[in-house]
Amino acid sequence: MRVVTAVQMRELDRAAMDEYGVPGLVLMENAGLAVVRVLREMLGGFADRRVAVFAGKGNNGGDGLVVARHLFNAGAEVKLLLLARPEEISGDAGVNLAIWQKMDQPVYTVGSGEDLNAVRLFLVGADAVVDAIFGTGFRGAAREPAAGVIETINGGGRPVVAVDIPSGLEADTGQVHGPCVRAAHTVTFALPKLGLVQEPGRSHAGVLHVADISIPSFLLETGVPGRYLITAGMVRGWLPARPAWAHKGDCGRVLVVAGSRGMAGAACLTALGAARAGAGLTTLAVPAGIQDVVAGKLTEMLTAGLPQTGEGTLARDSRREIMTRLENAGALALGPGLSRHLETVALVRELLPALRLPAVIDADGLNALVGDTGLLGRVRAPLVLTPHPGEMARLTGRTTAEIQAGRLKAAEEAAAAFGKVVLLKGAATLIASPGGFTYINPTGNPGMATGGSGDVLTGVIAALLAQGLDAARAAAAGAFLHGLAGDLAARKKGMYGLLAGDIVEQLPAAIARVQAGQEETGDLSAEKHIVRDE
Ligand SMILES: NC(=O)C1=CN([C@@H]2O[C@H](COP(=O)(O)OP(=O)(O)OC[C@H]3O[C@@H](n4cnc5c(N)ncnc54)[C@H](O)[C@@H]3O)[C@@H](O)[C@H]2O)[C@@H](O)CC1
Ligand SMILES: [K+]
Repeated sequence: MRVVTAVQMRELDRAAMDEYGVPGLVLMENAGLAVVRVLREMLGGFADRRVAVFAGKGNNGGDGLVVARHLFNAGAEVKLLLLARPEEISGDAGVNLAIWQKMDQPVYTVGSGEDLNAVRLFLVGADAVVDAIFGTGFRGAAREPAAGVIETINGGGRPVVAVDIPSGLEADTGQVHGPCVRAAHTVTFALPKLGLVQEPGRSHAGVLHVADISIPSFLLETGVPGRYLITAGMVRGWLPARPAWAHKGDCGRVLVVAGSRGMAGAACLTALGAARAGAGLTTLAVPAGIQDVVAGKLTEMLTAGLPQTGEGTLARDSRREIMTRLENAGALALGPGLSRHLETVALVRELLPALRLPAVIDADGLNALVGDTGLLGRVRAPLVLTPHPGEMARLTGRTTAEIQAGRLKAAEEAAAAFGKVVLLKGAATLIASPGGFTYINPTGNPGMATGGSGDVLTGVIAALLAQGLDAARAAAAGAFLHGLAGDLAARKKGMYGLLAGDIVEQLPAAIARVQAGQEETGDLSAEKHIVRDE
């Protein structure tokens, strides 16, 4: 599903109106009706229900006026609070305000901090609150009186349905610079806005509904370079069909090069991730000193012991054997647990330009590139780089805080600069490709922030590369399935005690759910973010 900026959304609205003659009032009416549908489901009907509608002076407020009218007609007791003087409301919103006034319905206005007591009283008796204060036209931090009203709404504890985006949220980044409505549901129009699928905006939005407002569907069409929310349907379409006569060699061969003395676990988790994500054959190559350890833990895969340094890390002269083994592989996973030993770093730097097959580079594989990312320009093979924010900061010479404040920009710039697919880990993992496609992952939970979780992901992506997915899709599908497996694991065990091995265990179930069409967006429960078309 495509995800847009406020400017892109405005352009779609404009095209619908100017090029196809869909009147703005029709768009606004449809927007309001979509919100009413969600409210009806939430409240189980409107008779004897009290709803407080907060409307700002722009078109978002206009949507709120449509909601107020339909709620009134359906029998609800509606209180309308305007955060502007009535004469300031113009255009389509003004038309809807005039209808409301001609229906002889009262309009309360909030002009100063003193009115907040009245707002509090409104909230006490309300079964639901409609937030139509700011939409995509909002910038920066809310000024008074809106700021106080938003804080009062949040303090009121009533369930809020936000119109288009929670008021106070920056539509393009998901950042919050002042008070911001915490919604139970957000009904967004035509397409999700970027801020709704990235943190902290995602948490403020609650359950996300994407509603059709009659913009011609081909204007929203997918397939062009841009930003996409990964859905189960997309992943299903990318996964290769496995013929009945499949032989293990047909399903992808992965070579995992990982581990060092004391870090055998990272190597094992990577190999298990690959095997559980459907690689037909997985070989785990580690420093010779830990081969017995990993072989003892893994019964279904081959292991290889490579020349090692005195410290038990991969030695530079293991390169020849790795290259020979790669001749029989479809993809390489390189990095987890390798250590930052200088000789091992030199090995990674020599290996990359020699690669002729797709590879995932993670953890110490990435650390080996710090200070020499120019090397990536000499790598002809398709690569997926999978940094967490700290690794991304080291690779790009910035701070972790800078990366986190502008994750999308950081991932897209890195993909363009390196000419490789970059997967930036964290809540709402981002996958940016040099070709201009960016994918945003909706699956996963905070319980997955546990040691070894990233190693599993590396293995999953390698397995998908070996099964023929291109680098960007392998990374996107890998992130989705890994997150879904983590959600399934959290459902069974809770988030606190979740281990990376629990994610591995749930990978087959996650893949099966996606293939069976059971998961439309990867969400398992209504407590979490759900996207569904109305
Ligand atoms: N034809 C269209 O463009 C449609 C627009 N729709 C709705 O219209 C919304 C966009 O409407 P608008 O562009 O009128 O803008 P908004 O209604 O989002 O709000 C803009 C208003 O907020 C004020 N504002 C911005 N930042 C502020 C701040 N930090 N503190 C205080 N005030 C601030 C602006 O001065 C302006 O008056 C969408 O989110 C959607 O809900 C829908 O009705 C569908 C059709
Ligand atoms: K809003």
